[in-house]
Amino acid sequence: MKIPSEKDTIYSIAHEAVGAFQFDESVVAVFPDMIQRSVPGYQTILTGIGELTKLHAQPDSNLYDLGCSLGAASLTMRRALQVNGCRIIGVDNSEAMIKRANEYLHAYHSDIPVDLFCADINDLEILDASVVVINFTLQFIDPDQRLPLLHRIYQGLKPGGILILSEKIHFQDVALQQSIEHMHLQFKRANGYSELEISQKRSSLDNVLISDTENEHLQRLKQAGFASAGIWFQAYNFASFLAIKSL
Ligand SMILES: Nc1ncnc2c1ncn2[C@@H]1O[C@H](C[S@+](CC[C@H]([NH3+])C(=O)[O-])CC(=O)[O-])[C@@H](O)[C@H]1O
Ligand SMILES: O=C(O)C(=O)Cc1ccccc1
Repeated sequence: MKIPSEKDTIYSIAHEAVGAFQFDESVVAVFPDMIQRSVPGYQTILTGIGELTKLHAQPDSNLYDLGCSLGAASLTMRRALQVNGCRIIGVDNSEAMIKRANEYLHAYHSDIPVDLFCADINDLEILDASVVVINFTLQFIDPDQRLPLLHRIYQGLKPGGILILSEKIHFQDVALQQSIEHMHLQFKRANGYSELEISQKRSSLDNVLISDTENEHLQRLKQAGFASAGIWFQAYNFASFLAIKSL
């Protein structure tokens, strides 16, 4: 099932002062369109989440979707699951997102239980997990809370369990950063965003979306306990990491 969406026109009108980006009702209505037109490789990453779920989900375990928004990754995992006794747990701290996600997830019958909670993922207990997805959400978490959160994910995973972490990244090298950021901007232009929309959204994400480099992510994953960690997908400045807890 495809999650329906209105067209994202949130930043199409000039504002004197652009407020900080929020996952409120207005964003919820346009979110699938917004993420599709803003994040190169988003759909391919969802397909990969399905494949990795088929490969790594363990019987009688929990699958987590942290910062689930409208539940796209939860839906993908539910479709991909081939083992018995699993439960999917989606968490987001936006009430508007969780309300809408519940409508989509429960529109079709499935024998696989999916429970969605409105909560801060920093307060979440992670238990008996075989697959944990955090798709474009760590970048919105207070940088000081990132390692503690990854630690808790590692502790909550079963041996052989996996973490799929997708993020917007930046590059230490200025020339590389400029070229790759240019390609992302061209992607947004090609998807119909105007210069005004692009610049107003960029202002709204200032100090809200705080990206790390590939190295910072890999170091942190190691520090959290993961012996195996690497990028399995990258499109411009958007990357998805796979980290595996040893058996
Ligand atoms: N502390 C927090 N606790 C819980 N949720 C949070 C927190 N901070 C932010 N969020 C939530 O994280 C989500 C990030 S969007 C994820 C896309 C989705 N994963 C997808 O695969 O479609 C990514 C993006 O918009 O770039 C939003 O729904 C926030 O409410
Ligand atoms: O739009 C952007 O420029 C982004 O960096 C990605 C994004 C997508 C959806 C919500 C917030 C950020």
